[in-house]
Amino acid sequence: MTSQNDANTIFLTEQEAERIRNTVKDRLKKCSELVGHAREPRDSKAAISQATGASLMADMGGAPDADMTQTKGQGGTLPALTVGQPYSPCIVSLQDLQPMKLADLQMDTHHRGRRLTVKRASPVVTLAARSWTMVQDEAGDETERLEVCLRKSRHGEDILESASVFVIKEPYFTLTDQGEATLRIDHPSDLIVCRDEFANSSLTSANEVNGHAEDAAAAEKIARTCKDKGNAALKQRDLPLAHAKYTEGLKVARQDVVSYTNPDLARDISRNRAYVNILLNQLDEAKNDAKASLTGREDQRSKDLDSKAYFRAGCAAYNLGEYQEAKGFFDEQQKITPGDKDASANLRKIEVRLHEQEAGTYDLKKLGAGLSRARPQVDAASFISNTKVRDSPGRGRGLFATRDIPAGEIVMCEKAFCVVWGHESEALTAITYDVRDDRIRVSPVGLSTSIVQKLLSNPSQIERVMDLYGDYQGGGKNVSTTEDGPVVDTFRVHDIVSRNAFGPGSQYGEEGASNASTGLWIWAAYINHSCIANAKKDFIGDLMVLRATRPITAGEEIFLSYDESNDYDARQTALMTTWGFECNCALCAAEKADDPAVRKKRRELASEADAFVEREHWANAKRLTVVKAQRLARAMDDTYDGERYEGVPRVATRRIREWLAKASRRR
Ligand SMILES: C[S@@+](CC[C@H](N)C(=O)[O-])C[C@H]1O[C@@H](n2cnc3c(N)ncnc32)[C@H](O)[C@@H]1O
Repeated sequence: MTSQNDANTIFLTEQEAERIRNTVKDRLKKCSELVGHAREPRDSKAAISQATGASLMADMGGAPDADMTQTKGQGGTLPALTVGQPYSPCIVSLQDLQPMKLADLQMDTHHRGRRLTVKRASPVVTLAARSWTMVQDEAGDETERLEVCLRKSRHGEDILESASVFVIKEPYFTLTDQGEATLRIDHPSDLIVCRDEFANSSLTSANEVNGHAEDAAAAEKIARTCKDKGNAALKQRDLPLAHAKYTEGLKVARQDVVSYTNPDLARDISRNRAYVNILLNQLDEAKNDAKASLTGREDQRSKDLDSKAYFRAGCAAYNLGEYQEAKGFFDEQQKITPGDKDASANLRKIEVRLHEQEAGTYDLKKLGAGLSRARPQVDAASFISNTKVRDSPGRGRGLFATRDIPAGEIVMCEKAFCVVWGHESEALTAITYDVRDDRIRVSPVGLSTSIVQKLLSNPSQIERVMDLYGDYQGGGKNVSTTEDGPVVDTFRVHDIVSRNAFGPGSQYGEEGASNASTGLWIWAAYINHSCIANAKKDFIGDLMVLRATRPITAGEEIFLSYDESNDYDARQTALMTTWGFECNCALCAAEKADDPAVRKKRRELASEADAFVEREHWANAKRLTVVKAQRLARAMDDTYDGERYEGVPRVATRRIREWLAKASRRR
């Protein structure tokens, strides 16, 4: 992530850092000693009462969250999370997994090829970044702890609170940092949530339908009931329930036995589910549902229904940023219902988006004026056609100009794939200790969670995100869906966020390190770093606007400066800690060859210059003050070797030189 400014920096006390490291190392040691050992049965009563107490405490705001870490600076208290050894999510469909029981669990083991059905047996303990509860298997004779990391579901509710029956795919049984045995879910797709009302689902009876007329009528009735329940839930604004009911109804209505006699039932449910999907931001399914609901008939009622369907498909495509496709849908809508005002309004909006996308011309003032805390996102298209991705030797892939770009002109503009603003409830920063490189970092965990959820809701986007650079490449199998739904590897998302996220700055009020806004811009994520960058980014809401800071020729690589510190050592440390590389641009090469004592002297003079600039305003500077500034600038210049710094900027002198330029212009 782009570095925070000083006011936002989080400092851990040495004791805290040590405590985090030791806790994790102790846990890993215990885990390695226990691998494959049989699980020790729990005393059910005691376990449930322990969870009930902890849940009460958590609800009252006094949760004994042993994972909270005290920080100095603006961070306050933050959750501390371990980034352990990554493992892949389950990519096998539920029906191909063998059932197991709690009693079969082995310590610190991924039970590959197995599935475990459990029911919740205690209240849920909701902590900042995770939640846990006690569960029992179907017979109720064994009790175990179940913990979910990234605890919120796609619909924003706590996953464990959302139901009482769960199926765990390939259960991972391990220890908490406090050494307590637990089932642990890292990938949301490894936990199948069975809503209570569906446990004894009418689907079972529908599945048994075998083609007799009376069975067909029974199946149709079931589908109709589901549709009605979905409509009722929608009226109550219970969108997850409405979605679940429509989905259940569709499963039945799409069976031959129903669709043969009443094909419109599946169409009606699909059209309704398309609407709910748009509200839930599940745009892939919204688009498919809307298309599946089309009748293609010519009578007025059918035309009205198809007009609605085209409208929904158009909205889904528009919100996915697929403007050409959206145009196609709204054109169709206009064709069958010519007077429709929504269709023409949307077509006008799309014309603007397509122009932005093709020509890179934006009304940036207007876009900025429409922003507020309640509406932090702009309605704009991305413009990326001046650039392309290709190999950048020594740096992986990079972004290159496809034409000459004059200084000050837009290189590219990009709408964020996902942003979590500091003022939103999703914003969550955590201290993460990564066992792979022994480093402690500040991680935008809320952004990772939102990205995982967005991908689960819109699987068509999984490939684009997973193509980004991350240290962990996954298990080598790029499976993004099974029969049970989309699969997203949260460890990969975490690593991608660590190396590719940007901060759009505090556009909507005060932010500290614990609630800094962060986001992912997929195309901009291909831009490599140079301390002597040729582009600079700015944000209007979630639109990143990248401009050339000097003329860029076609074929040249675009560079941003990930860290703008003037000090070589501070810069290298930040680049290594946050992005995992050592910069060898011309500036770093020149500075690296400086004697450390010279660098130290330059650093001291730079601090002096900073203090001077803060203290003395150039507008009222007296002659003596100007002379003092000139002396300081000269002293800094003397720390540079003229030959080695030929053509290389003397970045430490920048501030004082700018001050001098302004002061002398005034005279
Ligand atoms: C935001 S991504 C940039 C795109 C990336 N190169 C790729 O192949 O997808 C950041 C990562 O690119 C690499 N990188 C960026 N600038 C670099 C540089 N100047 N030298 C070496 N590696 C660099 C580092 O691995 C860093 O973590």
